[in-house]
Amino acid sequence: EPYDFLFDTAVEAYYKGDWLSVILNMEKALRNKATVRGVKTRCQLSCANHSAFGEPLDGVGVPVPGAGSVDDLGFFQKILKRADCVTACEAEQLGSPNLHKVSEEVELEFKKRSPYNYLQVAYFKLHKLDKAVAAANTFFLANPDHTEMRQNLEYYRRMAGVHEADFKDLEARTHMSEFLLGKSSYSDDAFVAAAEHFEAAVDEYFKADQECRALCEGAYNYDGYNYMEYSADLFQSVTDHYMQILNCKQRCAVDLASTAGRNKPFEDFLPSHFNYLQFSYYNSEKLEQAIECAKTFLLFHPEDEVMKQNLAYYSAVLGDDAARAISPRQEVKRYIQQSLLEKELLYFGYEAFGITFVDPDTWTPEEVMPKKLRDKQKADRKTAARITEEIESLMKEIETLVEEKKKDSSDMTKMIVPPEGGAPLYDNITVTMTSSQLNGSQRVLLDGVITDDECRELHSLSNAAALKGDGYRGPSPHSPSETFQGVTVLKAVKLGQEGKVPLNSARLFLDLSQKVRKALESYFLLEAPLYFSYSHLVCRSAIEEKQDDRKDLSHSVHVDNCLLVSELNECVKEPPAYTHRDYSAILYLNDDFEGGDFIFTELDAKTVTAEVRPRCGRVVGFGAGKENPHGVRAVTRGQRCAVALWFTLDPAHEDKERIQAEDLLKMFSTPVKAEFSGTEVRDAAEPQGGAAEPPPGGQGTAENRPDDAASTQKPDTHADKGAVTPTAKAKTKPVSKKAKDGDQTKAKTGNNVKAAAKKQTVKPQSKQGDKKNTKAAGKTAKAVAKKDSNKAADPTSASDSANGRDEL
Ligand SMILES: O=C(O)CCC(=O)C(=O)O
Ligand SMILES: [Fe+2]
Repeated sequence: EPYDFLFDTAVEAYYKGDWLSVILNMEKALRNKATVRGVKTRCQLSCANHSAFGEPLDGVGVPVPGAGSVDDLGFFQKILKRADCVTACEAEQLGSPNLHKVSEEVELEFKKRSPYNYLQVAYFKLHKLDKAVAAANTFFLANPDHTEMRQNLEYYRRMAGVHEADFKDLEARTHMSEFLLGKSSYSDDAFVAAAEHFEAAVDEYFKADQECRALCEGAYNYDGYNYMEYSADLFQSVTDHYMQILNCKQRCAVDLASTAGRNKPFEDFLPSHFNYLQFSYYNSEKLEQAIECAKTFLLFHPEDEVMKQNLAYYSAVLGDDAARAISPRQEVKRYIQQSLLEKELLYFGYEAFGITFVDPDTWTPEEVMPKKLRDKQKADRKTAARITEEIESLMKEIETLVEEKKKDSSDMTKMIVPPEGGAPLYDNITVTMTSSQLNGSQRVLLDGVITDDECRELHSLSNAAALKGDGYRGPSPHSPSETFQGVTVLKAVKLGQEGKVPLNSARLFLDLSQKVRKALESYFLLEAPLYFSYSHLVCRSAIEEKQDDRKDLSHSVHVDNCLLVSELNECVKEPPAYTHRDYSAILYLNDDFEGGDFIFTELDAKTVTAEVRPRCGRVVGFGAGKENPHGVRAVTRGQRCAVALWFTLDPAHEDKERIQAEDLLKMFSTPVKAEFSGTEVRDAAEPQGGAAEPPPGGQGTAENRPDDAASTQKPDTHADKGAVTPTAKAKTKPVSKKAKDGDQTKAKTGNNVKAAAKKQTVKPQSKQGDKKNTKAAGKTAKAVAKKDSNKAADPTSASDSANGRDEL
């Protein structure tokens, strides 16, 4: 059973309070996801042995396509065989190739460990306390800003029957847990145990690396690919794909060095294992191994002075001849060779085709990067430093100005009312209500913006797109009593090109949203142009059997560019809110449904100040800021469709997807109608197209999860916030304090060492006292926990928290 299906079933069960079913389905979803991954890895790996490419270069198996045509055929014959092998292998074990293909939304849910959020509540309700604690902890590690889960964990911590060992990380990866155990033994000076853990970590690292690299050979992400480049010839497109694979393989080093809850990967991760190992072995009186590991570390950093000194010391103690006979680890040598070859190819791709490559490793010898690139990077760095300086000084100036302005405006008794009332620009458009008629500011209600035919066409576009499976369709992120489907402009155009929806409808979608943009610009008398920041065509449908006793809204009250804290009558303009949004407009397409009225409220999210009944051709336009909290009443029957548009005054935040969609349309069809088409000249879309920003208010399944306060986060912007920032300098050189207090070292390592130590002046050096720091930090953490514990509450569940708070 596909895991996205199981995930949805579990979420549905969650809303019904069927906890057993939540557990059964969510556990199965996690298991099946792991199985799919396992099969894919094994298939790639077994097929690699099945037919190796060409003659290996330098003995590391890098493909060398033949130069002549017969060789080419031989090369491609192997590729075909390999493709056949992988496809057959996966099909045999997983069934049809599309069955386990899941949407990005679901992928993201698993990445954010959301299943454990649901499981936590379900386990708790069924009194499986140890499992609830483990699930809560697993979720929290990946979501350290999640307030409710933090409270839950504090609550669990003080519950009878809960043990420290229950706070597991169910998603922990062995190489990382061994590494962390190693580090903790190491800082406790338990060097024998430390060495064991670090050895296990190295073993597991290479296994995980092999897996990660094998999976890179999976599906190629064509999304966001510029169709212009698509006409590339065979070798160019093979190169593009291959470069993506190599880039992915290089990124495995970052992936493996990352762990939930740390917002930065460990620096110099793999090499550091051998740094820790050499010192642990030295302190366990295992000099051969210490030498082997020091030499292995030096493969990465041949010029590392401290390690060279340590090696000299160990060698003197053991005897130089014996030391010379010890080689560094072959496995690591091979790893470095392979990685360096990959880097060389990637840099070649960078120079020759402009395919960006950012080296994730710190140990790469300088000369691997071509000189031209090196010089360019140096120059770029200088420019960047200068720009940063300029920006900082500008920011300071702005801050001062803002402060002064604040003082001025707080003196004024009345706020300035922004101007409005310009002509909406098109003949058929009428202004039905102004800000004052809508009891607020920066609000307008327009009618006649589009015709009945146009409404019908866009309405069918949404349904056709959703039916074809490419427009997002699924449970509503806002209400369990509705389903939700959406299609963006780019999706619509792509579907148009594939012949799945009429291309004209996709064009209409683009054109009409331009019309709304211009009408708004003109009505609000804006001096600067509005840029699209995000657009989508959205339908909300009532689920007939889920309408009894319904009290929720279809879309709870929120503000489009800040986080509404209705309890405080405040709106916080900070990420994860889409703070760059300046204006919003909803273009309605129909009225044959029940409920679904749009409401404006006060900042308390309760007091309704104006209400709008959707109907074809009607637009509600408003400033996206705190003056305009709004929501949508429950849709209790039928389907409500609208085009939701968000605009920004900042060109830097212009929607890249729309530009791409417009370019595509221009390329693939006859010229676009003149009056309100996007005729502005723009730069061509970038090849990889900056990722589109996710829909506002966390569309997609992202919001379906239980404790929802943080779920509107954009993963990228928010990930860094509030998490414990590891200090960049914390990189511990495992040459140690032990050795610094030389006498202790001698005592520990025995007579042999003592004697030799006399000969050798420089002794292994010292890691800095990171143990002390840890202890101090531990103390503060405990103190805080105690203080907080007075007011901890019951573990929050979906309904508990949803009732108590508004959607942020
Ligand atoms: O559909 C509507 O009427 C409003 C939707 C909305 O406010 C939003 O998606 O942010
Ligand atoms: Fe909104």
